[in-house]
Amino acid sequence: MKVKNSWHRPQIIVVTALIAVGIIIMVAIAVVQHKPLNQKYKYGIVLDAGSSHTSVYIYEWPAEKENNTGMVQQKHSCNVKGKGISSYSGTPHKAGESLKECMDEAKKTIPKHRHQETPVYLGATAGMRLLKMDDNTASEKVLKSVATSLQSYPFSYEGARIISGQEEGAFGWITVNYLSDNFRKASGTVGALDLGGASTQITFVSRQELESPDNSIDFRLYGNDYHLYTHSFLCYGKDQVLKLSLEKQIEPKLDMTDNIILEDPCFHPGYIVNKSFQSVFDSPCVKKINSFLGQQSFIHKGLGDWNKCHEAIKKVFNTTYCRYSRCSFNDIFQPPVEGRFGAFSAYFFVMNFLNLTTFNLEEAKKNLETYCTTSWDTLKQKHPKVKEKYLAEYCFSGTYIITLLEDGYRFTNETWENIDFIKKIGDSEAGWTLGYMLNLTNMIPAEAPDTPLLPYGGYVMLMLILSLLIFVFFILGYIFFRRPSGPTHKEII
Ligand SMILES: Nc1nc2c(ncn2[C@@H]2O[C@H](COP(=O)(O)OP(=O)(O)OP(=O)(O)O)[C@@H](O)[C@H]2O)c(=O)[nH]1
Ligand SMILES: [Ca+2]
Repeated sequence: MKVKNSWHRPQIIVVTALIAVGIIIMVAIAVVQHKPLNQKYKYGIVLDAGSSHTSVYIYEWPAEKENNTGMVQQKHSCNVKGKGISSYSGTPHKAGESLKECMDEAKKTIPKHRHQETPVYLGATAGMRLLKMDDNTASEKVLKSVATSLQSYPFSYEGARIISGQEEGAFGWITVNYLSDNFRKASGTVGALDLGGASTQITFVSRQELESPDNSIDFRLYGNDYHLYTHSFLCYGKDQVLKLSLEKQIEPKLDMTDNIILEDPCFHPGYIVNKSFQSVFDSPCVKKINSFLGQQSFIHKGLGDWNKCHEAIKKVFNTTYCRYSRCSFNDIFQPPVEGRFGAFSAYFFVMNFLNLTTFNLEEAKKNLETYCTTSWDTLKQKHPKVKEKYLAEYCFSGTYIITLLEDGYRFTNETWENIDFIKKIGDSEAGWTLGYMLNLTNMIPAEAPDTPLLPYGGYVMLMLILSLLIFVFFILGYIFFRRPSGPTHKEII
């Protein structure tokens, strides 16, 4: 009997090719089916109305992943020209006008079809807190003015308000930990140190019992509980502390009848500038002194003596009284600092300018001592492009930062090493604004969102590898089974 194999070589090739095409089509369908639709981005705008200036931040995130940590990033930022909104207390309508250039820029940056759904928030910090204390009506007028201005844009206006010091600290902490992806990794968290013009915040996770409820915040984020210590020191931003320090030096001289010459160890030798008393006493942070014996101004003269400057600055911290087991200063409870810290805003501007970000505490002090003795003329020649106001104040500001961290918050030579002076993480600036927006848009869920088993890229790769394997096995199988092991494979007789 002659059994004829009904499968001939060309037929097998055609069937193999058909199976291969089938697998490819299957993979293609699966890939297209699961591909995120053309990446659509959403946007949010936050205005940081600080005491010294206002910045507009635009954030961006993929529309389908808004609950995944690490997805929101800063797309753009704009510095509003001029001073902070609290400086418009006498001419409130100008506060709103001042935002125009940056808000027009926001209109250009965000695609038009997204304008209507883009939330815009304004948060004002210590400058407005101080104005509210000084003149509540004026602060309301300023807020009304910025609110009206923001409402004239095609975005979704979500409010303009003064945020509390606690919020400022907590949202700064959320920002740095969100950007470092610490919530998803459930690794340790980093503390946040923010130094502004009028206030300063310290926030970190503490394992100790928090003795004062005002300094305690609990969060549940992505399925983890966080027990935070936070405090905001109003009047301890670097501009207000400079006023405080000048006031402390001026006060004993107020009964002098001659011109008041203030010899300041925190300013450079050769620095000599006439300043108005008004510029020092125009804040609720310093004592109101009504009579200057007919004088309007004083002479501010630099000495360039770091040690004396350090001693003078220590005096702005009251460490004589503490009603808790432990205080930072001014009778404010603080547990010992724990873990790593990100120090941003003026901590970064100042320490970065002074090249002190990589030194240990003792080296930083030594370098700063040398810097402070540099003459004012030499410095101006060396840094012709730096704003004179900033340049004049770096010795003071650097000394304040070291004193605040060491004598205020009690960082030691060892724990100093845990401080990272940072401006940005990735493309996003460190500050309270991102955390504020994440919170208000509910983008930081208490429980971790369900995530697919594999990310999209991994899924595509797996499908490709599997189909390739099937294909290779098929070919190998074909070659193996067609190989004759006795009579020819064509015919068995
Ligand atoms: N050297 C330097 N100083 C800056 C720069 N930008 C701001 N400052 C100063 O650093 C201090 C803090 O600035 P910010 O962090 O913007 O303070 P703010 O948000 O206006 O103030 P708060 O409302 O207290 O947070 C202020 O004294 C500013 O004048 C900068 O680019 N370089
Ligand atoms: Ca600030």
